[in-house]
Amino acid sequence: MTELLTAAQMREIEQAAMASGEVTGLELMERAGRGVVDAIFEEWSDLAQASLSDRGPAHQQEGGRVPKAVVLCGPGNNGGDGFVVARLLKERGWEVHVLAPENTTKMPPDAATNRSRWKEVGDILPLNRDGLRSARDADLYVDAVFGTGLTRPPEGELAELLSYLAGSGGDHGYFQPRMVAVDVPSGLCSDSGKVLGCPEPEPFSSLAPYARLTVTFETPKPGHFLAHGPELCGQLVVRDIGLTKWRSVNADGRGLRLPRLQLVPPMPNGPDEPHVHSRPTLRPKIRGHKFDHGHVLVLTGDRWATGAARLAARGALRMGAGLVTLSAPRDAAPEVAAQITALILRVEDNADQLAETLEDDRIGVVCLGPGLGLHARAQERLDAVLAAAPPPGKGTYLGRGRRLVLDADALTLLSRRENPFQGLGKHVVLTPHSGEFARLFPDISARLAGPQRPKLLSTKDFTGEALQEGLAAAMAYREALSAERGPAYSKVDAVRDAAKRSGAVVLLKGADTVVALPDGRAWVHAAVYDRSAPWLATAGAGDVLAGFISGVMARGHMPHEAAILGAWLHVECARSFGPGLIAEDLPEVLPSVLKALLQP
Ligand SMILES: NC(=O)C1=CN([C@@H]2O[C@H](COP(=O)(O)OP(=O)(O)OC[C@H]3O[C@@H](n4cnc5c(N)ncnc54)[C@H](OP(=O)(O)O)[C@@H]3O)[C@@H](O)[C@H]2O)[C@@H](O)CC1
Ligand SMILES: Nc1ncnc2c1ncn2[C@@H]1O[C@H](COP(=O)(O)OP(=O)(O)O)[C@@H](O)[C@H]1O
Ligand SMILES: [K+]
Repeated sequence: MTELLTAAQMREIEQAAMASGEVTGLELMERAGRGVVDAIFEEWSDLAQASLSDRGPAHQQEGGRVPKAVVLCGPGNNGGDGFVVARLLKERGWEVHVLAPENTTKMPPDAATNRSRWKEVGDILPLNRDGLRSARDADLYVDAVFGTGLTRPPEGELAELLSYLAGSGGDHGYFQPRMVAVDVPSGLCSDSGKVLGCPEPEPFSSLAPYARLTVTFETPKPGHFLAHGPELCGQLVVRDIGLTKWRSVNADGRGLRLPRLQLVPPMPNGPDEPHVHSRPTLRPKIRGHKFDHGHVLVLTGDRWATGAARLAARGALRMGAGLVTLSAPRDAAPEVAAQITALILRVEDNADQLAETLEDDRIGVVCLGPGLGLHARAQERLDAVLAAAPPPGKGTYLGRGRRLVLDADALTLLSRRENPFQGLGKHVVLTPHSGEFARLFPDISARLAGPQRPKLLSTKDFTGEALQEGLAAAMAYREALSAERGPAYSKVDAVRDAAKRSGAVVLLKGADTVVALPDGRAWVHAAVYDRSAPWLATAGAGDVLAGFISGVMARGHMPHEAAILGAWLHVECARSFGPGLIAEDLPEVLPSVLKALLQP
């Protein structure tokens, strides 16, 4: 399991560790700085070779080049880590230039101690563009300006320096220096992956990645996987700083910290663990007849609009559901029949007939939404399904209750109901993309999106009232951006709020997919770094995901487990197929992905 810790949780754990008397803040800072240096040398063996401490002066006498580092230290403990890195590199014979703020009155004590230690061996340049100009052409740049303590958008000289480093200043973006971010690239909110004060959808600069390597401590943070985080972090490395013992307790040293946020699939923490992802597990299909492996009913749309539901149905069948039936309006039935073989077709004349079909309590999972349509008949079908899905314990389907996956048009239909969430519960998985999410949860979506860029004025607006209004909107937008405060409202916060409000399991799609339960438990499934799968951005991929989740539920997994496993297998399939992927390929490649999972 890999837990993702917010800045507040990290501080709480650090406090608990220090309060125990077993470790000091200074020791933690030393471990953090050492972790960064070790990670740098593991990433770039040429730098390790060039810097062997015993080769320092002798190496120079032989005419060898001494490697050069520029370390940017901010006003807090992130800067403190930077001073440790600077000292350790200097000890290894490097030429080190440190840039740091001149005013240290508010500097936390451990950072101040490390600043003083550095001052015994080196100078400090101002933390601005002038300071950087006097320390050019380094082999390595270390960004220790802000870490988890970012509270507001950087301004003035610091903003200028950071945006220069991020590439918008010119040459950096092209020659891509070896830039190492300590904990997070400065300016990135570690809870949300947002860049504070930066207009969406642009990250800090359009020239990503900002860092080539990001070294974080103890566990990764949500912001490394959400929103712009993966674009800016480069390669992500997690270094153990010995806080495990305090990770699972509250600040008072007792009990489990809840609710938890986990990364799927987990990633290794320590440098000694093999760099493989341990895998979530799908229940094996051992014995029993087809009904023991679950019966999924997928509702198709009307004539000419059945493809999406067929994709979902095939996904569910390939996932190992014992039986998958497509329920089609009569006019759509010939089209469906012409396309399917192993799938079963049931013809419906109206919603009452669908209700009759749903009396069969062997139908454990119903999936609807892909291609369903937004007309009154579609609404009646949705109502029939919701009415025939009593919550667990009310009798149907082996006492588990019938489970539902509501996707695509079913979500838009929900949003049009007077009470959108009536009849939902933990037996329902909602799988919106961001547009559907905004329809269902407009206020939550607006909060997640942050200040909205006003529309551009056209030349006809360049007079009188329209111009005044346009300028006022632009000013208000600038002010709203600069008023942003960290930690920012994240996709995890948004999905948790949506799950709580709807009472259902919510999966919000994207390269950073988030799943949350109404009780606050949440998971981030991120197709980023070495698990990126950009080929999934193809029409119909979401329909297959709805089918995958239905198939996993049919195999007896809880709805939230099915959402997580479905999202994970979806990405595994895309990665296994690679470029050229179309939605139809996803169910077809699933058997080989599942087979590989069975191998030890
Ligand atoms: N927790 C742990 O277990 C461990 C943590 N460790 C390290 O500590 C880091 C967290 O340190 P931190 O809390 O001191 O915060 P940090 O990121 O240095 O920034 C705070 C300073 O920046 C300032 N500031 C903020 N925004 C600003 C802005 N826009 N413009 C200007 N100033 C701004 C803010 O000022 P203030 O808001 O108080 O006015 C304050 O002075 C963490 O990332 C990791 O590297 C490790 O040593 C090992 C163990
Ligand atoms: N860049 C990406 N990386 C990983 N997954 C992605 C990416 N873009 C889209 N996806 C995934 O592809 C699917 C697209 O679903 P959706 O937006 O509903 O499309 P459609 O309605 O065309 O099927 C979602 O599961 C989403 O998480
Ligand atoms: K940093």
